[in-house]
Amino acid sequence: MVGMTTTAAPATTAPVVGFDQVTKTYGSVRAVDGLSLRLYPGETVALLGPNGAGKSTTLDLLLGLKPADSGAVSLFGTGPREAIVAGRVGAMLQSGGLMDGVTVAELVRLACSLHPRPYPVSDVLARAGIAQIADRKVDKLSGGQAQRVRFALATAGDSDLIILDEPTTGMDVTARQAFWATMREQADQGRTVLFATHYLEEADAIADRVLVLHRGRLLADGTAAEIKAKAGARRVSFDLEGEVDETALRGLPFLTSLTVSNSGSAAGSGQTVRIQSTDADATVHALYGLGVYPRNLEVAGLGLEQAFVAITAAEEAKQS
Ligand SMILES: Nc1ncnc2c1ncn2[C@@H]1O[C@H](COP(=O)(O)OP(=O)(O)OP(=O)(O)O)[C@@H](O)[C@H]1O
Repeated sequence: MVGMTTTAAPATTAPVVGFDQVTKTYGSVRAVDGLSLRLYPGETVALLGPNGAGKSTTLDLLLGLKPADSGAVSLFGTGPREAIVAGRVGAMLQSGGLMDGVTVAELVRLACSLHPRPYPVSDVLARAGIAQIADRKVDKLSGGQAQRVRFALATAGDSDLIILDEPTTGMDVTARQAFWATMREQADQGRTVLFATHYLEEADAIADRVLVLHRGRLLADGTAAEIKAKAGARRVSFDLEGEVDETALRGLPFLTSLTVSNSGSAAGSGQTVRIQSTDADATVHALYGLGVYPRNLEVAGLGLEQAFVAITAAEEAKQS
């Protein structure tokens, strides 16, 4: 694990969320497996993991929607139920939650009336970008509009912790940008935002802390930069003219992946080679040893998506 001490608030700050050795099983599946973690005020935390990694189960445990088999879950030093009744948590889950037959405004009004510290209904509608569809029945909404309504329900009042499960799925680009701008405001005001996502570019851009779950366990915990560094590989790309000897390239030392594609150059015969290497210096040195002349050579760190794939693939390989 990386970065446990770099992103967390000082040890004197009381955690917003505490998981201590939490396990949840479904039959033989360990959806959450001895998970321990702390989240602190003002953190924006992305929860990443492949399908079935345990992200939704973790959020359900956090919200008290499912009981843990063992271990302890705490919110603001109390149990999830007490924290939710006190209005300290706003949540936007993947599906469900929209009552058929009522209008958007009616549903938002209901959510506001249930919150101990509600915002004005008109503000909630405007912030979620749904004022113009306020009179529409919620069962007549598009997928993206329904997501905006869920977002409105999660921000109906002044909560200290906002939990979002794949919040931008189905939203168009404009809605996504507006959504994250609002979430940034919420975090800047000291709220903790925890979101599960499959959009790694969102995690990279938004989160100041990234958790990588795999088979119910925490594989990595740190800033996006730390996660990228943890993957321990770099990207090398270059163009080659003429026929490319892929077998020779595959023999390069420290190579973890290789793709060759047409470079689309006007000359027509060029190929672009993209490599991942755990020792880029040694790989490039050996590349020149092959007697080729690479053009446009670039060496860069991994993106968060590539780092995520590398970390989870390495774990899969270890376990198989
Ligand atoms: N109600 C349930 N009954 C049985 N198994 C379940 C149940 N809910 C989840 N699981 C299993 O627990 C594991 C974790 O599921 P979970 O939904 O938490 O993962 P996830 O990381 O949110 O996945 P995804 O990215 O696909 O949404 C999976 O193997 C899943 O099949």
